[in-house]
Amino acid sequence: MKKIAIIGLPNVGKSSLFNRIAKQRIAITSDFSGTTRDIKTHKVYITDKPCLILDTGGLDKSSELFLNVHNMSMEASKKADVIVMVVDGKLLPSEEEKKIFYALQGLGKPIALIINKIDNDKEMERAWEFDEFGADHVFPISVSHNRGVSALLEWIGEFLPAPEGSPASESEESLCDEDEAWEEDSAEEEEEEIANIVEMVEDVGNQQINVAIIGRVNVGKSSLLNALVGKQRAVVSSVAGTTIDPVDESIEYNEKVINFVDTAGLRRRGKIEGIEKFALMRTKEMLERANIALLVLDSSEPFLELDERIAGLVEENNLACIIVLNKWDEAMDDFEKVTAEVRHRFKFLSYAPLITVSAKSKQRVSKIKDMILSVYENYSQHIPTRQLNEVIREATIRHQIPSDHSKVVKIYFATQYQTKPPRIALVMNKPRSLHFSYKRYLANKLRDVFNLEGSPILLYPRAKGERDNEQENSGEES
Ligand SMILES: Nc1nc2c(ncn2[C@@H]2O[C@H](COP(=O)(O)OP(=O)(O)OP(=O)(O)O)[C@@H](O)[C@H]2O)c(=O)[nH]1
Ligand SMILES: Nc1nc2c(ncn2[C@@H]2O[C@H](COP(=O)(O)OP(=O)(O)OP(=O)(O)O)[C@@H](O)[C@H]2O)c(=O)[nH]1
Repeated sequence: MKKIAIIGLPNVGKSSLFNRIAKQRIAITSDFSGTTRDIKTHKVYITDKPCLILDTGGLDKSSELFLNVHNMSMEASKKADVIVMVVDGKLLPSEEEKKIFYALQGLGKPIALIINKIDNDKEMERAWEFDEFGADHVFPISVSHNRGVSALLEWIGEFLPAPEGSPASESEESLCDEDEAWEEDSAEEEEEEIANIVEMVEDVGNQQINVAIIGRVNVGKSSLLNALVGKQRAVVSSVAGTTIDPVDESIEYNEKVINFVDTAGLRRRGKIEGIEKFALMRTKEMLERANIALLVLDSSEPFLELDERIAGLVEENNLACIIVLNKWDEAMDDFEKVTAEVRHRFKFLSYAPLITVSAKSKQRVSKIKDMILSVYENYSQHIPTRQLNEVIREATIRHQIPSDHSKVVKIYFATQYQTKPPRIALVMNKPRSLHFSYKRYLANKLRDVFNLEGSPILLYPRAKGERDNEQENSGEES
C-alpha cells in the first residue's frame, strides 16, 4: 500500500487535513501547538484507492523535545511514497519551513506544498508569498472551509494504484472462492503486507518512550520521579500551559528519549491525589498516553486493594509494565516473602519484571532506566512471521487444539499485525472455538522462545479475511 506523509510545523492544520481525508475524527485537533506528538497512521481511501496516511507531529526545532519530532517527520518522509508539506497561509513563510521543504525535495519523491487556511478568495493573495519555495505542485486550500481539498486529493490519487476488487479482480475472486489453498495464500500475503507496514510505521515512532509513574498516594511516586530525572530535569513541556493540563518531562538516556507523562500531578504541592476517584481518573488519562507503566508499590507497609485496582488499569490498557517496590530501605519483609506476595496479588502482571529500590537514597533507581529500554524493546518487537508460525505449529503438535463438538479446530497461520504491544492474529477455521486456556498456552510458548519480558502479548483468533475486529474478538492477555 502506498504511504502518504503529512508534514508541517505545529498548528498548520495537519491533523485537520488528516481528519478531513479520513472523514472522521481520529487525530485530535487543537489550538495549542504540538499536540500531535506521535505519528498517527490510518488506512484511508483517496479517490477510492486505499493508502496509508502518516500524520506526523510538528516540525519545530526550537525546543529539545521537538527535535525528536523533527527527526520523526524526516524519517516518515523517507518511508513515504508521496509527501505533502502543509504551511499556514495566515502566516508569512518561514526560513525554517523553506529549509525543511528543500530537504524533503531532496528525497526525490512526489511532493506538494499545501498552503492551508486560505479560507476565501481574498486570502488567495497570501498564497503568492509562498512562490519563493519554488514548489512544482502548490495547493492553496482551506481545510476548515473545505476549499481546494479535492484537487489535492486528486493529485495524490494519481500516485495510487487501481484499487483491489476492481471489476477484473472480482470475477477472478468468485472463480477461486472454493479454492482454499488460493485463499490462504492471498490472505497470508495480505496479512504479511499489513504486518510490514505496521513494522515500518512503528519503527518511525520508536524514538520516544512514554512512561507513566503510577501508584496510590504516598508510595513515593514524586520521589521516584525526582530520582529518575535528577539534575537532568531539562525539558519540561507544557501542552497547554494551564495548571490542570498535562506536563511531560523528558530525559535522554542511551540515545533514547524517555518521556514521563503528566508529571504535573506528581510535582504539585498539596497533592490532589487524595481523592481516590480522581486519582484513578488521572491515572487512566496518564496510561492512555503511555507505553510503559512504572507501578510503584510501598514495600514498607501491606499492599492495599487500591494497589490492585491501579495495577488492573495497566492490564486494561495493554501496557508494558515494571513493578517498582519502593521504600526498600524500610521493607517489611525479606525479598522472597515480598516478591511472593506481589506475584500472588498481581498475578495478571506476571509478565512484569520487578525491582526493589529506594527513591529516598536513590539505591538502584538508575537500573530502572535500563529496564525501561529493554522492556520497550520487547514491547515494540516484530516477530518474523516464519519463526512465529514455527513456534505455533510446534505448540499445536505437542498439544492438539481441543476439537469443538468433534469438529477439528485448525490454525492456518499466525501473523503479527501490530507492535506496542505485539498483537498476533491467529487465522483459523473456527476462531470462536479456541478456548482461552489454549490461547494462554500458546502465549506462554511464545514467551519461552521470544523475549517478551515486561510486555503483554495479545492473540486474536480470526477467520480468513476477517480483520480489525479485536474488540469483539476477545484478545487474550498473557
Ligand atoms: N482558519 C483556518 N483554520 C484552520 C484551518 N485548518 C485548520 N485550522 C485550525 O488550525 C489549528 C491547528 O490545526 P491542527 O490540525 O491541530 O494542526 P496541526 O498541524 O496538526 O498541529 P500540531 O498537532 O500542533 O502539529 C486548529 O485550531 C484548526 O481549527 C483552515 O483551513 N482555516
Ligand atoms: N523510607 C523511604 N521513604 C520514602 C522513599 N520514597 C519516598 N519516601 C517518602 O514517602 C513519602 C511520600 O513520598 P512522595 O514521593 O511524596 O509520594 P507520592 O506517591 O508522590 O505521594 P502522592 O503524590 O501524595 O501520591 C515522603 O515522606 C517520602 O520522603 C523511600 O525510598 N524510602
